[in-house]
This record gives sequence, structure tokens and C-alpha cells, in this order.
Amino acid sequence: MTGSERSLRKGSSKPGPVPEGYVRLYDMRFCPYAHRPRLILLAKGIKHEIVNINLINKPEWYLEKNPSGLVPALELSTGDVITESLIVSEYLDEAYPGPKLTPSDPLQKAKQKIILEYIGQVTSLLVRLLKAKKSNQDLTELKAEANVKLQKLNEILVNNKTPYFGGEDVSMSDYMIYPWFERAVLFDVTEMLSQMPNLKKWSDLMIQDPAVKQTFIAPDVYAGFSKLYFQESHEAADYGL
Ligand SMILES: N[C@@H](CCC(=O)N[C@@H](CS)C(=O)NCC(=O)O)C(=O)O
Repeated sequence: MTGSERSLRKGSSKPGPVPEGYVRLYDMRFCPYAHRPRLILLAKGIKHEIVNINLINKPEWYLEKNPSGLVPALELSTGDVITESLIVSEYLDEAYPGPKLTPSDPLQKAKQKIILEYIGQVTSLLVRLLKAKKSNQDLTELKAEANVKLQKLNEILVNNKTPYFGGEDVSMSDYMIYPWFERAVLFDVTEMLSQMPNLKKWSDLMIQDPAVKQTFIAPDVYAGFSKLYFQESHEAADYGL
């Protein structure tokens, strides 16, 4: 638990209202989408609580708050609920003080959005790969596609000649793609990534980032989770929480 995090709850019973001055993130710690706003909350030092949702056996009250049933979702002290990891992350960046993770210059902002759009293509492909792996499909084509997409991500860093996707400092796009790299073992792309030097340098830098350090989960823990996930074990929802 960190200075800005009030409590960590398991989340089966309905939580009360969000205290004034706090936000609440509905989370599942192995979920890469939910990892995104967790990084933003920490990077900006926003006071928050985390409520973990068991995604295999979702509590009824969660479906009332967020009918899609997906995590992450952000609840405000007004009772408003914001969903979709990128929207939640951008909301947090705009609405709260702390380091600005999105450029204010319109041209730089547009450039970041182009990278974010591409990151969306990479992440959805990796999720498709994971689902195909779970249902024992042939992965050859998807893996080849992932290789091409990740090479292109590597080229963005090469062409920009910057350590991070947005420039000299960590920014929104870095936090939006990082969770998939931490989970490379789940998506079966560890070997592929070892062939991409700029991405490797970038991920080594990201591991030094304070928000990343505070949320880091080691590859062997993901490997343990992955076994349970592939067996559709109910323990997977709760593994290591
Ligand atoms: N587009 C959503 C995707 C979120 C998502 O797929 N979350 C998964 C966990 S990683 C989930 O909640 N799954 C539960 C379900 O499908 O019922 C976002 O960016 O927030």
C-alpha cells in the first residue's frame, strides 16, 4: 500500500460511498487494462482506494455500478462512475494536479494520440492472442501479426530518437502500453521482445519508474496466474490478491 492509497479491499461486500477527497478504483491486479489507471493514480499522487473485483463471480452491486461488468471503473465521491481504462486515465490526468502526462501543445497532443491509437491496436491483438491460446487455437498467424506490430512499436522509438514514446519523459502513452510488457509471459511474447532493442531499453527504463515499481508483479507470479486462468480455475480470480 502506498501513501496515496487508503486501503486495499477484497471487494465481495458492497462498499459504502467514496470518501470526500478520494476516488475509488475497481480493479483486478492481473488485468492489464486496470493496471493503466493504477499507474496514473500513483504517478499523480491522487488519493484513492482500490476495490478488487472477482471477475469470475462478479458481485451484483458491481453490475449495478458498472453494467458492462468490466474492470477498471473509477467511482468518484459524487457517485459518478467512469469506465474504459484510457478514458479513466485521461480523466485522472485532466482533473487532478500533479505531473501532466498529456502534452498541452495541440501538435504534441495529436502526436501522442496517434501513438495511443496504435497502442490500442497492439493491446487488442495481444488480448486476442491470449484468448486464442486459452482456447487452444493455432497461434502461428496471430504471433506473426504480433511480431510485426511490436516491431513497428520498436520503430516508433527508433524514429523518434527518444527513450519514451512521448519524448524525453514518461507520459500517458508509456503508461498505457507498459502493463502488456510486464505481462509478456502471459501473452507469450517474451522471446519476440528480446529481439527488439529499443523496446527492451524502454522497458528497462519503465521498471525504474516509481509508479511502475509500486505496482510491479514478477513474471513468475503471472506465470502462476496464467496456469489457473487457462484451467478456468475460480482461484484465478483471486490468485495472490
Ligand atoms: N476496453 C476495456 C477492457 C477492460 C477489460 O477487458 N477488462 C477485463 C479484465 S482484463 C474484464 O473486466 N473482464 C471481465 C469480463 O469480461 O467479464 C478497458 O479498456 O477498460
